[in-house]
Amino acid sequence: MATFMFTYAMVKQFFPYNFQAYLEKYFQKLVSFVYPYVEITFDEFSGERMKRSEVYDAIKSYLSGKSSASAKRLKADSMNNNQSVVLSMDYNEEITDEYQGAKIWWSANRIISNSQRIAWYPNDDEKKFYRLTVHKRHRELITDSYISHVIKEGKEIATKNRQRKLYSNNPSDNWYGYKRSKWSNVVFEHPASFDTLAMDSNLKEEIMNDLIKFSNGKDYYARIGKAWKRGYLLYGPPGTGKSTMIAAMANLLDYDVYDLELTAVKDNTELRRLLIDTSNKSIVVIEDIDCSLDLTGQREKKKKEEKDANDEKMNPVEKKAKEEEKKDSKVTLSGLLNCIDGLWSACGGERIIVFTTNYVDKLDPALIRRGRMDKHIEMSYCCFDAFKVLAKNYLEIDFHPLFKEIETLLGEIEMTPADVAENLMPKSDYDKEETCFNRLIEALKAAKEESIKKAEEEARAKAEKEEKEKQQSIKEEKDKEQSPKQDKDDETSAKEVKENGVAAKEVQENGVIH
Ligand SMILES: Nc1ncnc2c1ncn2[C@@H]1O[C@H](COP(=O)(O)OP(=O)(O)OP(=O)(O)O)[C@@H](O)[C@H]1O
Ligand SMILES: [Mg+2]
Repeated sequence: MATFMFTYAMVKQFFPYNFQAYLEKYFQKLVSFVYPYVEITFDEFSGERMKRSEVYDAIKSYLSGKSSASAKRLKADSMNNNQSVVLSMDYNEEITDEYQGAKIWWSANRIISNSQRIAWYPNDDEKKFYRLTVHKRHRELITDSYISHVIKEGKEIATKNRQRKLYSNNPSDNWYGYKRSKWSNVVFEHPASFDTLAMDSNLKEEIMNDLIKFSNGKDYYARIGKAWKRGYLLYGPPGTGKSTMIAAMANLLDYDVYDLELTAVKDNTELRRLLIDTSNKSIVVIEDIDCSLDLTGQREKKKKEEKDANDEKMNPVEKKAKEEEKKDSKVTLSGLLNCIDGLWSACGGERIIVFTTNYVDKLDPALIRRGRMDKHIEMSYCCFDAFKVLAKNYLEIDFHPLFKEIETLLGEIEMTPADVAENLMPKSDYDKEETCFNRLIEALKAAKEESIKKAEEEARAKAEKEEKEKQQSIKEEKDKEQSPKQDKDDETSAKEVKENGVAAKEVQENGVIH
């Protein structure tokens, strides 16, 4: 061994580089001749660390079942709201598996790069991977069927243990280092469903069918050559159930929810990275898109800027302020659009993108054109249909004699489902249905009175404004009428002055008065 080590060191020291490469190649061949095993590694990240490998996760799930029985050192992750734990093997632990008579060794590994720095936190350059080792005579069996068997079973186990999550994006300072993750998550437990969602029943049916068709449409989307994505735009006044609808969608399809806070995203590259890091079967939500960023006005701003640059030379202070402003608006409209339906959109399928807004007119038409936001859903004020759903939810009642009055009032006055729900909710154990309905009727009547008052005030203000405008125009007319006469008078007097002036001159020159 000592001789070997010595020779190896000498070779490394003195032999030319090319020769070393040859030597290494033949050495590997020699080893493979003696060492009859094949090794396959599965890394945690694929694609230049951009995306977590699904195969790695599937293997992890597959091995968790096996390792809890045979491995000696295990890691525990909590599940179901800390009610139970899932065990997986710890690093540098090895377990065996059997498949059609072949023995397979699995090991969990971690390589930490040995850079010479002193850090408080564990190194963020660590690389995790699973390694499969098998005798080379089973090579075909492993590559042909075992790996796909592991992935399939792993995915099934993962689906069984799966808890739906609600993710929110981290600022990019947290993407590296000890707390490394782009998204933080909590278990998603919103109880909303389409049954409890108060809205027009036909529209509700339509949306549900649309969602189910989308989730079953993998082959269809592949055939028509479109990324397996669908965009929904939910718009309407505050409190009409836009966020509730998103929760109902996630519960219907059994999808995760990614709540993307655009203001925390620095630039387009970060946005792209975040979206690539979302999992399949997920809903990406951007709430209040009109407030998130100045996406709406950016095009207009650009135009204005160009004009500014052409028209006048800006002073340096102004220029600097403008540059600062530009730096501030980091995610651009085109960046967002590119992620939604540009080339990057095809990374990963089965995603739903939902935008919500209170003011649909404020949005740039490019952002919400069909193909990007395929379905526009207006969440409107509470109609009678919606009220019936709320009465069923809150008071478990299908019919009441007061319904007629409420129906008439709802036809006359606009009230959001949130307000209706608040009035319907019993405030104490002694509150009966009748009390709640009466409270709602009172509220509706009060709202009606208020709106009448408001309408009257508006009419009065309008009339006043019109009267003012009328007076103004009459005054202007009068001024105009007067002004030609005035002009004439002015002209005549000017002429007289001129003539007199000439006469005075002549007197001066000739000393004669005619
Ligand atoms: N259509 C609805 N069906 C059932 N409940 C509703 C509906 N609309 C509103 N609510 C109730 O009102 C509350 C507020 O609704 P939600 O947060 O969904 O409104 P929103 O449209 O997202 O408002 P915002 O525009 O301010 O975000 C919810 O907690 C829910 O209980
Ligand atoms: Mg909302």
